[in-house]
Amino acid sequence: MSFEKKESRKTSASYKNKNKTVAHSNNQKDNQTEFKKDRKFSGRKDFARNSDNKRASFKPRNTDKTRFREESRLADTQAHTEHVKRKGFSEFQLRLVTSILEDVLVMHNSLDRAYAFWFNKVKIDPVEQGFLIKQINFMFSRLSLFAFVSNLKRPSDFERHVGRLTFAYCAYKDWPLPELEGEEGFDRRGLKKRIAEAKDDPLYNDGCPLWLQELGYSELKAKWDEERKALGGESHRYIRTNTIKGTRDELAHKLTEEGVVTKSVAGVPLALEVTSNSALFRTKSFKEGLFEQQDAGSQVIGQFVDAKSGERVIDACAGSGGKTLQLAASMEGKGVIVAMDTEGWKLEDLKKRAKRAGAFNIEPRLIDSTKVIKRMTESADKVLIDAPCSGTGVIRRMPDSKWRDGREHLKELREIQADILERYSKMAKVGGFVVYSTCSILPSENEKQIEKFLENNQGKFELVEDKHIMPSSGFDGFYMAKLKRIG
Ligand SMILES: C[S@@+](CC[C@H](N)C(=O)[O-])C[C@H]1O[C@@H](n2cnc3c(N)ncnc32)[C@H](O)[C@@H]1O
Repeated sequence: MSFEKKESRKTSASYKNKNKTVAHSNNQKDNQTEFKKDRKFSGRKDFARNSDNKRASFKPRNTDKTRFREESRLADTQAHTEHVKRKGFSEFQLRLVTSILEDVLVMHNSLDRAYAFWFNKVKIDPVEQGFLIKQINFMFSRLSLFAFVSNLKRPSDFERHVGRLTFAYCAYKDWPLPELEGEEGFDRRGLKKRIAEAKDDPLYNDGCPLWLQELGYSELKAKWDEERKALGGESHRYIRTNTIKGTRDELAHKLTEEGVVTKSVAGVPLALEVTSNSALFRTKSFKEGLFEQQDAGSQVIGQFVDAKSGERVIDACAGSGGKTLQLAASMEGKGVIVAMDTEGWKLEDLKKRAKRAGAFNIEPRLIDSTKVIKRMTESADKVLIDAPCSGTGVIRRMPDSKWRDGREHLKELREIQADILERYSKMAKVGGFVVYSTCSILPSENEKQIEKFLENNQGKFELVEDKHIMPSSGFDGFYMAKLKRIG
């Protein structure tokens, strides 16, 4: 390992700690050094970091502010997009985009964390924020294409030339090209030719790194091409109506009044697709708990569990409660749902979300030893095991995950899944049901796990039904299997 890499890992670790504070403290305070306002956009030089390799403070200049004010009047997404097409990114936008790219590619933070940090720090118009997120997601979803166009061969090269990636992105979109200083070695003349070549290559065009291509093909064979293409596309935004507080039509109406454009989703009765670039979490409807952001495919899992009033349900890998809240709503507040996880902070998040949603039949329970599970043997009518997985079904929504080799942890993940399924399924009563689900599209984490489990549990469980949702459907990719406990 080169010295350079070691160094960047080291800073990344201390950075992550700082981010944790950012993500979980309401009292954020930026006491870092000032952003050098007179810098030009110039690749590495432009990174919003100070000499200690930490994030610097970042303020729009007066000209940026004027432009924001002008642009924020363009509340209509289409008008805003047209405006940008003519003018390209503003200087402030470029610096912000570059800082976010750097956070992920150089500091190895997740894109979600980078968004949380920067958009909390730089409060901009919701339309503008939505627009920037769209552009950055697209850059990550086709990063290999932009790297090729930028003449960058290895991921370690991305780190030194983030500015080139943004430059290549503007060229790809046919937007005015920004200034690019300190990049004398960069061949700009061949740009158009390289863009055309990359568009012609299916792997570049779908933004698929080699590790993902090898993994996807080895697991899905001929079906992979279509899914690879879908995973390189743009993700849709879905919300779930909180039926504790109202109907889907009432929610759609309230959101329209708040300037959020939605449409209903066939086959998923509580889902609305959000088609405007609105900042959902700033709406009154969100603050009042009328909806939760949840992919439509994930909502199908909630439906599949079919939790009923008065039942005792266990959500064994509840996380921050995406599905728990859906199950609680479908139980209409009657019966109990025990929400379990090994991460206490996720259960704390869940408590806050449950309060906002008005869901009062949830009992959070931390799994801090194997006894917690044993004590609940044969206690539930339904057990949902939403197992930790590779997340290959949700890559489109988390495009930065393509740039970490997901094969490294796959073996360990499969072992955890098999172990969890074996032990946690015993919490179902005889006659009760277990739903095993993942947000993976790999058979080795899905149906193959179920096959092995049934082989080891003959006479105890039988398969009722299983379902795949593939990214080519437009939703995130999921797998779900319903098992009945018979002995
Ligand atoms: C796919 S996520 C769950 C997402 C959640 N159900 C939702 O809908 O938002 C998997 C969860 O399993 C948890 N987990 C990991 N190992 C576990 C274990 N041994 N037992 C229970 N939960 C575990 C993780 O902390 C993570 O929250």
